[in-house]
Amino acid sequence: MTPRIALIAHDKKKDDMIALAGEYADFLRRCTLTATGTTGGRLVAELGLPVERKHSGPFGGDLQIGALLVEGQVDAVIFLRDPMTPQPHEPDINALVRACDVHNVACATNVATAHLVLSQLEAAMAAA
Ligand SMILES: O=C(CO)COP(=O)(O)O
Repeated sequence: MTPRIALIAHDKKKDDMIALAGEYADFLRRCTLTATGTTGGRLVAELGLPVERKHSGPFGGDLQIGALLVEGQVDAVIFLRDPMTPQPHEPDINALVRACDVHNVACATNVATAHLVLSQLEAAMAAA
């Protein structure tokens, strides 16, 4: 089955997301990708990844991805959060991470964990 992956990064983590996605670009190109608005815009513009873009996070994008996840349409979330900057939509962020826990969906909130999740999904695809 094609992995369905959500990619989200706060502003100060967007360069990390681009670097991470660049490393896995060949794999991610074969996945079904969704992203919040600005993150998705950069993934499309800088890496040419096929991303379905939702609204920007502060305008409900995290909630849109959370709703998809609740409907069983997301297999893993890469959510590079900025732990040092207050976000106006903190409740939305918490709701998305909580939805991952409620529905037992893998949720990587830092680059180290994201590598583990993506490399595992890539290996599983190669073995299939
Ligand atoms: O705010 C975000 C996640 O909480 C990310 O939204 P953008 O990708 O639109 O910047």
